Amino acid sequence: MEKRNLYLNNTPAEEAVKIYRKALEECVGVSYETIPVTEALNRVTKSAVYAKYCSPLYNSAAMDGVAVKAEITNLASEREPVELVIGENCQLIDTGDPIRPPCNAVIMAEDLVETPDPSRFRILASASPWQHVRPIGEDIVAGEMILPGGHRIRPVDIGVLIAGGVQKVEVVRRPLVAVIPTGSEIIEPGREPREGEIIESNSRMFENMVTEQEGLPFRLPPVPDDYGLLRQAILTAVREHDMVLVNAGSSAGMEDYTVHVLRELGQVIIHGVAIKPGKPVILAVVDGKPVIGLPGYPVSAFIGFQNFVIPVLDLYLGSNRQPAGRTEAVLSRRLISSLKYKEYVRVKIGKVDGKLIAAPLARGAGAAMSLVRADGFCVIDQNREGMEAGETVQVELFRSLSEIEHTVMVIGSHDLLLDVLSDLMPNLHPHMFLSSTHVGSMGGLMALRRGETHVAPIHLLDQKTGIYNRSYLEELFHEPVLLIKGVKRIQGLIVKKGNPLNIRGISDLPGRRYVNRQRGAGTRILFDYLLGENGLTPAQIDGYTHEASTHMAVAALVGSDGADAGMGIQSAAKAMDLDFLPIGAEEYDFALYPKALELPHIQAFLDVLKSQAFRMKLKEMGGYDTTGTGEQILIHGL
Ligand SMILES: Nc1nc2c(c(=O)[nH]1)N[C@H]1C(S)=C(S)[C@@H](COP(=O)(O)OP(=O)(O)OC[C@H]3O[C@@H](n4cnc5c(N)ncnc54)[C@H](O)[C@@H]3O)O[C@H]1N2
Ligand code: MOO
Repeated sequence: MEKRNLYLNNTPAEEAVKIYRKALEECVGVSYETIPVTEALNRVTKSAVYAKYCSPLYNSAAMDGVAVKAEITNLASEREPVELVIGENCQLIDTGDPIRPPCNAVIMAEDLVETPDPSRFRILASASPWQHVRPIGEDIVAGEMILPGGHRIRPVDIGVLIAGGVQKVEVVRRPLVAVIPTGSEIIEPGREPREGEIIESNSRMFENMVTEQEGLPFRLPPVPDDYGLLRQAILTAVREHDMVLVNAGSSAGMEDYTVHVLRELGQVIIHGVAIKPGKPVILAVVDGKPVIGLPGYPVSAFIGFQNFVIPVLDLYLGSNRQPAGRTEAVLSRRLISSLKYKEYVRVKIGKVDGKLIAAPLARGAGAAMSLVRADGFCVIDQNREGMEAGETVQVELFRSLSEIEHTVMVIGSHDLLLDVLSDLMPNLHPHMFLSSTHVGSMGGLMALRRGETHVAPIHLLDQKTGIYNRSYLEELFHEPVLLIKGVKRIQGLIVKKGNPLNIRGISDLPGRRYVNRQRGAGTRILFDYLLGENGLTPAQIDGYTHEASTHMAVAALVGSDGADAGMGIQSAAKAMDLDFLPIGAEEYDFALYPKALELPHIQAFLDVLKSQAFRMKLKEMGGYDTTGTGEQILIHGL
């Protein structure tokens, strides 16, 4: 059964949801179950819940002391105290004890004047009726409503329900959601993956998304690309669950069977939607149950879930769950998009100069890390060809705005030490964070000038003077700007372990496969400089146009035989267990505007930079010199 599904539709997402929900109308709805109150956290009540008992159940003392009939104290004063005798006209009681007639008031122990006889006290003031008495039902009255219907049960609600004598509660039933990973190439985690194998991870994401959305997930064993096995797995899953998610095999591959199986077993309502990533989604109904095919790429899978699984879960759960937070932000870069799709671009958000800035991240559907790193989605509507830099955009948030507002934005050249800083920030300064985006040194300085970043890490060699960074700031900025000294780091050639091609330096590169850094990266500028020094031109370097955007990406390419050599830092070579030929030390510093120093999170950043913990960690990683780290040089100062 090897045929390709070349005819995917392109239905707009909202329309697809509407059509699908309509198709499910007859067979899917909210249902209820009765569960113990003690297990009801976060569940939603079906209808109002009423108290069975009053609380307090009886008139009770609110204070420790004695219970009296208030009227007998009426004449008490400092000059003519009234005498109380335990067991005669008063009774010793503790907080919470019942107050029985004829008593109707409590006098606090502190207001009793002791006498030589321990059973006798004097009081110097009268007590008013019902003072320090909690009347029956003060808190909860039997028959009173404790919670309305459609209410999400919180810890405090559980306490009050129990106090009011309620032990069971009727709540919305959680749908049972089967998750079936598919694909002959996928392996379970725990085994070393070989070429052609992919660690099964999407079902783990789905399981937890289902839980987060209040469904009950059941992850089923992965099914290889086999029509019969897939058919059987879907049939069984449909029988035993309310809803089934089939992952991967949703698009046009020869082994993408899902849509064929679903056509045989039921009805495919939609195949192909106008969103990106996520277009090959399948929305089907089998035996009155929703079966949704989600694409294999992790980002497509995530977006498919958000757009199509959540609206179906809403049919089972009622749609009273928390909507995602939203904010407006200013787009840092121009984004081009196709009129064919509504596109979900992952963005990092930072608050710079009082403005929220959204910086787009990698857009590939396989780039799961872009989801991890993102603070939210910026959605480009289908009817737009893109959005301009500086335009105000809507962002669906993954992270709280307060966290975003306490985050140091770092845009510029990449170094592994940024991960160290980001790891240390919240440890040394609780609730302060650092987030970095890597666009090369020049890209960082441009972002700083445009007010999109607090800090720009740079390592730019002045080829005339051999001095790092200063002259670039002097030329590019006309207002005062600070250069905070970072580290001296060893740059060199990263080559395979044992250096099998016996590369000794730049002059050995012709004839070898090189991997370069992106334009504007300090490492690339250094490489160009070194090429000149060695009498070489870019045309002589095979792979000069093969670009990677971080030191680790260069090391990963060399490690996987995608290249023979690349320039980078020693720590990247060490992290990937590769050999390293040192070429020289360069200065990796941080540029920022002096006014940023007023921000508490920038102060925290400077503190972390000078911390012992930071120095120790760099020493462990190797290839860094931290003499002078944290020193400030003001450029264009008065
Ligand atoms: N000729 C065409 N090719 C593709 C099209 C198309 O329209 N025409 N669509 C592309 C788009 S867009 C997407 S999205 C993907 C969707 O692919 P499938 O849903 O068919 O999934 P696979 O091809 O089986 O896998 C894609 C990718 O994801 C990995 N994967 C799969 N399952 C898992 C899992 N459980 N955990 C982690 N990773 C998983 C899989 O190994 C592949 O790398 O198709 C494009 N192709
Ligand atoms: O729709 Mo696919 O999810 O663009 O990559």
